[in-house]
Amino acid sequence: MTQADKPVSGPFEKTRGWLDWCEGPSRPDFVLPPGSVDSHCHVFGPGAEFAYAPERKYTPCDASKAQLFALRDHLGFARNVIVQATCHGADNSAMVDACLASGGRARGVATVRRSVTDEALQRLHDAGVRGVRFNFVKRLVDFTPKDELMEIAGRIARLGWHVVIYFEAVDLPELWDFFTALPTTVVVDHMGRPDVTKPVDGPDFALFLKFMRDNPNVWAKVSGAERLSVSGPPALNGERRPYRDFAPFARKVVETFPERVIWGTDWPHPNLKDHMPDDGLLVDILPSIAPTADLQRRLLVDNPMRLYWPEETGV
Ligand SMILES: O=C(O)c1cc(C(=O)O)oc(=O)c1
Repeated sequence: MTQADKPVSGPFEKTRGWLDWCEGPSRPDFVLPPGSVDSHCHVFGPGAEFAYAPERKYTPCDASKAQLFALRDHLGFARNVIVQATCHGADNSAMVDACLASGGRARGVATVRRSVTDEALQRLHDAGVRGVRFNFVKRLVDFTPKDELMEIAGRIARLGWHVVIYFEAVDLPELWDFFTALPTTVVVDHMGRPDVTKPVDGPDFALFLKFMRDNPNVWAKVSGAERLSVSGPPALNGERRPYRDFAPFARKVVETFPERVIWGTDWPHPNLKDHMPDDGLLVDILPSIAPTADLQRRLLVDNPMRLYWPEETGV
């Protein structure tokens, strides 16, 4: 990457201490199964073209569609699922622009308000959007009333979309009744953010496993190692077994619910505080969370294809 390509925020001033995504990631040792999907990633701006939302809680460095697609090719992924980042609020233009430019190799997950029209939903669908994201992480978004979210869920269900939820593990009991009333497939971002310093077979994680066991419409993204890991070691400096504290949690979910798990890089990794992973090394954690070729294929190919490109799988 040349100096001219370095991540900036265009007309926007980045949040103090912002960590930019890793330039020149290594090539993974782990060879992804053919047709693998990076099922959780974002685009940021570029801010000069797609302004960041006035209500945003952070201002990132730019991370364009071209940079995302270059990473996809470098790591060996075939496709992306681009999740609307909170710094763009409910203006889905940057994500939609990336989906449209992908030649059918990206699907999207949008953020919409109650005021969204049926025509706007249809345009999102035509661009490749297949889900909406409901965010309950207080540092990222302002509160949206649950009746508004339930109304949106009812409308998008008719399009065959699903709901992606992002929340902190401690909030699961309070949100349980709302989540279990959702009328669609429900996909949990970053495994519901478990505290990985606690035992994997302890009561906290047991609640998340029960949530999945009792509700067969609930899927999990076993992603977020770089943000949930406490003791690391981080995916830096050639480390081939990073985030060893996170791996048992993800592996437990993958082995227990192999037909309802997906994974993504989370590039460009918003809001990391202490390090920015080398995405090539991050991919190398996959065999520790999905130890067999069969589990790897389900996690990276079969499951995301069923959710995002069902027309290609005959489902
Ligand atoms: O934990 C986070 O800070 C975070 C933020 C966002 C976003 O701002 O959309 O997305 C994620 O997947 C994770």
